[in-house]
Amino acid sequence: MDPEIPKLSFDLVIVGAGVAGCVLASRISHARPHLRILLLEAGVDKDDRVLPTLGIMGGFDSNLEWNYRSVPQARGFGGEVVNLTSGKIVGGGSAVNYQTFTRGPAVDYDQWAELVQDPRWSWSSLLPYFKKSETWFPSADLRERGLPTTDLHGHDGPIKVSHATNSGRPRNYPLREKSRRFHELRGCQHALDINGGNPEGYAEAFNSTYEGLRSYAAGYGLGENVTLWTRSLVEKIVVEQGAAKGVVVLRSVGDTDTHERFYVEASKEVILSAGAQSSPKILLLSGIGPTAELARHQIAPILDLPVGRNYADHPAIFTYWAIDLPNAVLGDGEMQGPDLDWTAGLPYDWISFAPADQGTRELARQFLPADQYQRYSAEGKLQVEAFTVYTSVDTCTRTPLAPGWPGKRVFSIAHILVDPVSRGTVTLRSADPADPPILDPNLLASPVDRSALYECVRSCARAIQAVEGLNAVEWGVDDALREDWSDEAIESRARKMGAGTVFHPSGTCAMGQVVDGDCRVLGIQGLRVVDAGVIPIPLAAHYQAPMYGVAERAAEIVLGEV
Ligand SMILES: Cc1cc2nc3c(=O)[nH]c(=O)nc-3n(C[C@H](O)[C@H](O)[C@H](O)COP(=O)(O)OP(=O)(O)OC[C@H]3O[C@@H](n4cnc5c(N)ncnc54)[C@H](O)[C@@H]3O)c2cc1C
Repeated sequence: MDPEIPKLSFDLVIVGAGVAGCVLASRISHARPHLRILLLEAGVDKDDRVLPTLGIMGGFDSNLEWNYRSVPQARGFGGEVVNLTSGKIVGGGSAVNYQTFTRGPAVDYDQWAELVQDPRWSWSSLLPYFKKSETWFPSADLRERGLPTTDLHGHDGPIKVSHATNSGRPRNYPLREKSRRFHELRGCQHALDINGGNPEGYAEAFNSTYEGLRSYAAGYGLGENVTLWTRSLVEKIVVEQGAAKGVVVLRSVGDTDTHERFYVEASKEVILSAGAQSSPKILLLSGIGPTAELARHQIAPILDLPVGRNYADHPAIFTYWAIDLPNAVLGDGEMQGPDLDWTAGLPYDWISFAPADQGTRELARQFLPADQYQRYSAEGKLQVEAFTVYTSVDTCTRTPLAPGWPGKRVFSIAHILVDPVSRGTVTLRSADPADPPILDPNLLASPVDRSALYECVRSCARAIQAVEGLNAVEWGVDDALREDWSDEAIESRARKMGAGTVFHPSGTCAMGQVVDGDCRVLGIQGLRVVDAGVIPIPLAAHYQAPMYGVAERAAEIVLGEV
């Protein structure tokens, strides 16, 4: 280490105060008050804009985000780049996300556990940790049924999880019954509780919000033994003789643009929780990763591991629908009233998950290796998700919003591929830590993925137009396209209307490949990764709920050793 750089010493250094970083720092600091813990976050500590439920939502190039873009994506994206933003503030993604809260199917976790030969990552092993993170406000429907699934939920955790019919504010949206009918016409059955391990069907969505306020990872209280440094960018990990010794961090001086570089020693360990895009970048900058990649940037190699490979994200396409019903969508009527509060949560109520259609399953049989096909077609696996949002949202922002958006009497349908088989890469642009990584999620590269997502779009279009009394007409496309739901026409919509991902990067430091079942980087002592990068196979979920559970589990593993 450069002897000129000031040196500090802590027991534990946690890099990134996002979902996983906040959970780890909170649980470990309270259980081990004698440990000196440094929590390092590149973004700011607080920003009042994130506090109200709809106060800020990522994807729109705010200063609370890593406003990353992909390399040009082929197929549905016509060679264009897509928005791959993530949170840059204490709370990470949970401070800027849309607050959908889904755990995903039990079978996904069971396959994860089987893949890494470690039962601690199975559904039944993780369930207590999912519960530990949440305080649940059950939906009106589940209360009327006598709370049959209450044992599957947490009742005193830091994250408040509610539904449109019980979020502390009246949210009886006018299109509720028509939206329910839409899911039924898609062939979805009503599911009792989509966070109970079998989310197939439609049910009232879960959200990390209550009384109009975002409930997010910053709500995990830190012990007094935690020192939090914000506006502090970790550049690399210092590894000597096969063990992580500490990190190099560039810290802003006060509120100025001046920076000071520190070397922070970690006497016990370094935990990387910088997220699935940044943790692989830091490992690569530290000499841990594919040898050829390191050589390209003249980085001295320490260990050859497939860091940055196996990059997955959930591709999404949005369609937009115009209706004549007054006061039915956000922006059309009063924002708040006795029966309705558009500001109390993302304006939607139902959400559905389904397996891919039969044609896609047949393609999967032809294209996927036998073991992958077996996983894809296993009982309970779900490939697609859909929901209506009672406003026109374009989270992908590759194109400027058309005049009049967010709009009068226009609502959106989100179609999401939650079990993609395509994988991409996170690589370095240069050896300069200030440069963003090169992100290539390789979206929809596989014909299996295109088939699953496009068929979901088609079935949703058929269903929404069949809802009695809705008279939904596709909005924002010309007449020629309106009747055309071929693959090419869907790709044309995606290019024109906005498509991308729903910001769920994973797999870039995959368990079984880069880290072991204890989240320890293979072959390096005193170094772990705990963030969405360790998820080895995509989960049919939005990733905050899984990450709260995974980080709770990891905190207990770390506590067994420190
Ligand atoms: C716009 C948007 C919408 C989303 N919507 C939803 C949703 O509705 N529901 C849902 O479940 N999930 C959603 N997600 C995804 C979810 O928020 C993430 O999956 C989750 O936050 C991942 O947790 P994590 O701990 O892996 O990383 P993060 O929460 O991203 O935390 C990583 C932290 O590390 C910090 N960091 C990065 N690099 C460095 C560095 N070099 N030095 C120091 N600090 C660093 C970052 O600033 C960040 O605070 C959304 C995400 C975004 C961005």
